[in-house]
Amino acid sequence: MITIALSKGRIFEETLPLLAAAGITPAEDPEASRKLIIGTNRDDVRLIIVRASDVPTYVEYGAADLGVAGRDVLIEHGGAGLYQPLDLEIAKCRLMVATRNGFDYDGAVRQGARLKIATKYVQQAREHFAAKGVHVDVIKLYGSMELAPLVGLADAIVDLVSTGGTLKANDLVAVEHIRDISSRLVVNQAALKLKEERIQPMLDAFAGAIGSGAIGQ
Ligand SMILES: Nc1ncnc2c1ncn2[C@@H]1O[C@H](COP(=O)(O)OP(=O)(O)OP(=O)(O)O)[C@@H](O)[C@H]1O
Ligand SMILES: O=P(O)(O)OC[C@H]1O[C@H](OP(=O)(O)OP(=O)(O)O)[C@H](O)[C@@H]1O
Repeated sequence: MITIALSKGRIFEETLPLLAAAGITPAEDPEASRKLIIGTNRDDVRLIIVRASDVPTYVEYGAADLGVAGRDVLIEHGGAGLYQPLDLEIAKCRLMVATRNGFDYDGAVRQGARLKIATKYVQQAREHFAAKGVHVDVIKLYGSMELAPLVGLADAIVDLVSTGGTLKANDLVAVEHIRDISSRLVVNQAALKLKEERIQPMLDAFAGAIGSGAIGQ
């Protein structure tokens, strides 16, 4: 059995064309089902539905052979034991620093102020501000980061931005770009060795689909 770990929502949706290129069709829609193990048209392939940030853990420990995870998630996880052969060019967005509209971020940085930063991406926030020589207190959140500057929890957030619609709706502005994000295929290294005959053709099919334009944003 080959087990592929995916998260519900955009990763699942945007991985469907890749799976199709490898001849794999899920038997059910995870949005419509409460099942966490989903069969496919292939007896030897199944999908497991996990939180986006848990995908690297399932693959690292070999509970899944393959997975799809955002670069944001992979950097926070550390990527230990994971082979990352393909940038799938899906779920594209940017990791950014954002503040309330009108907050003088550049001034605060110039004056050497100690900034409170709310984020789910603690590791990347620490690295970003350390590299700039800015002192920060990082406050860990699990979602809705955009709220933090509005209620005085933080001076700035580090969060993902795609259309910019969420920032705009909350009167926030992006003030710094940290990195571009897309999702990658992650593979358990031991599984690749043991099941190479079945996994390698999947990697080849996925790789072919990326270049073909079969996969949208
Ligand atoms: N607005 C967006 N546009 C495009 N890609 C995004 C966007 N937001 C997140 N992503 C990417 O998609 C991945 C999955 O996002 P998703 O919203 O499904 O999970 P999550 O809510 O961030 O994770 P978790 O459930 O573990 O808290 C993220 O890790 C990121 O790489
Ligand atoms: O720039 P935009 O196009 O508005 O996208 C940005 C939003 O997308 C992500 O949230 P998501 O939609 O994944 O919600 P979640 O964090 O609650 O899963 C991210 O955390 C931002 O809030």
